[in-house]
Amino acid sequence: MAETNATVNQKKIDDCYMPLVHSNSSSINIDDSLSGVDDPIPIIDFSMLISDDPDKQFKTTQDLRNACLEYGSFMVINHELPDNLIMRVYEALAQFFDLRKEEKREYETNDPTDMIRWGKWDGNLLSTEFIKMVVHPTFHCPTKLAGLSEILQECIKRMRELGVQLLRAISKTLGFEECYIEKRMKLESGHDFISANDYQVRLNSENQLGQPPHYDTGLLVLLLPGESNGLQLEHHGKWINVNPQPNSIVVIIADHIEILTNGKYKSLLHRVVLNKKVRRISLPLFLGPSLDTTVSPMPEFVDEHHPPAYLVKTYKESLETNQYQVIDGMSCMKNVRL
Ligand SMILES: O=C(O)CCC(=O)C(=O)O
Ligand SMILES: [Fe+2]
Repeated sequence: MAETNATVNQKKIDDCYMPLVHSNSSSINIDDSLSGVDDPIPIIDFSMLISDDPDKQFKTTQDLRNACLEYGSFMVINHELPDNLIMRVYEALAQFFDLRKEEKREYETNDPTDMIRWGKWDGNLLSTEFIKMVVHPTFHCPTKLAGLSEILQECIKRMRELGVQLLRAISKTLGFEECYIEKRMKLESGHDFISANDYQVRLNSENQLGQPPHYDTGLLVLLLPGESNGLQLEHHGKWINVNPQPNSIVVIIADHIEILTNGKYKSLLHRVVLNKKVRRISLPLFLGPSLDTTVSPMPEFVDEHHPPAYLVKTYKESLETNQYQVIDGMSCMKNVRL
């Protein structure tokens, strides 16, 4: 039964594995060379963003605004998550992925609403293993491995705090008071999930993708990117390699910020290329509104020259349109853009 589900899902992925057209940019063909360009992405020094020195804070808020407008992504340094916490998270996740397949199969499911979901794609086109868990408002985690739950919970709590602070700063970059987005999106009961990914080294030279080009659901994604590169972001029709600084956190603007800002800050197309030398483990946290929150363009971004460009849906409805972010190279945006 489980095998059948995996085969069906693999076929689904293979079927939709085709060039995507970025609505905001040029067409991107995934058959292009997988080697991206090494342009650096913006770096945001978190300690400056929350500095008591108004000049430093102002300057970093401006940098943040430019990063959201120009890249839809930035790398956060000096972010207050202890290095050894991050290291222990990577170790604990590696231990989980190293469990025997039969042990992980307990979490294999075809129901996208399940709170914990494990899966492995090992096809011609895609090679990755993942474990997804809903982590807020209620924290869910496999109990198979002693210690995994505690360490993840601690890390996610801190990542979430960082994410909320970044959303406050983003609120300011849009000209709002800092809690505007937080209150409007009811973040206190926000629906957050994580999706840890294990990308094994792929030795043959074909189809070295760990994840097809896709957009992420939610407001912001905070990513522990692992210690080697592999993540690529679309920028002006080119793929740029993210070369993470040690223990930095990569932030990606996701679909629901695009909807809220009526397209001013755009959701970012990204993909993962497998590293040929080292195994890579990554941990994205998808910060979202509460499930019952209605997400639509904020009135401040709508006028006669900028009519609403998105359908009005609750967060739950938009997750349902994309089967709760099944990795299929799509996003809820295709169903939401008018
Ligand atoms: O592994 C990465 O670097 C990115 C993962 C990702 O984009 C996702 O899980 O949506
Ligand atoms: Fe993603």
